[in-house]
Amino acid sequence: MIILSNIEKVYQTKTIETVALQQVNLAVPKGEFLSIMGPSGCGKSTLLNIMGLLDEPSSGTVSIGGQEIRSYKDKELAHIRNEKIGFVFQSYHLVNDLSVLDNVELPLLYRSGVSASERSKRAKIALEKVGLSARTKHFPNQLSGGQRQRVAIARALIGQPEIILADEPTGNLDSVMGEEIMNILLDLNRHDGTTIVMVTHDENMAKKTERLIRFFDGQQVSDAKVYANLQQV
Ligand SMILES: Nc1ncnc2c1ncn2[C@@H]1O[C@H](COP(=O)(O)OP(=O)(O)OP(=O)(O)O)[C@@H](O)[C@H]1O
Repeated sequence: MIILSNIEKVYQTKTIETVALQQVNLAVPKGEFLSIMGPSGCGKSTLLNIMGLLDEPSSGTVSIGGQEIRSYKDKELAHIRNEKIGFVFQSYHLVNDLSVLDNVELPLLYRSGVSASERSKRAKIALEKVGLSARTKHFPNQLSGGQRQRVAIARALIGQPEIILADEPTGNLDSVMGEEIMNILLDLNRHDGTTIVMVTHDENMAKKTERLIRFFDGQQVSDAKVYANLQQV
């Protein structure tokens, strides 16, 4: 469960103050697949970064899995992120000079008590889950966009996170590859019970999720269950 209470985010530079989010109250129950839509600049990525503890709100509180986050030190935040949250970004954020297998293993490098052989075993399982077992020794620039995103998803799920935060995961992909990525995310949600919050500009992708909220100018303007999908779940 993710709970955001009275979140406000103001970016302050010397000359300009930008209110990116105001009065955001949002609860994402465990196991939900939520999508967030809204025009460019309305605060979607800011919201996702705050949920993922990558950024701090100017005011308001964030609670993840029953744990309220209050002025934690960077190290503690990194620990919670590493244990509970997997991230997927539009531009994949893979390390180009590491192999596919090494990219996927990365989150486990920061966990104590995971041996090299365990890391490799779990990375192979994660890659199998996204259908990329045959590409472990490739490098990111030898893969298609859809394959790169699948590597990024394998990396996000190797730590068995409760939550996956995906910022326009299909934004750089054509519709066929976008569908493939979406099916992997739907499968993770439905079969593994992973909570997923996805920012998207694509109505068709959002319609496949359970709940859709819309933002405008830093505020939530609608919140709806996607009933067609509730029946399939
Ligand atoms: N680091 C920053 N410093 C100053 N202003 C920022 C910063 N990051 C974001 N903003 C501003 O905050 C607002 C919200 O930005 P955000 O990136 O969250 O929007 P978005 O809805 O994700 O947009 P897009 O769909 O284009 O990715 C925008 O007006 C943006 O200019």
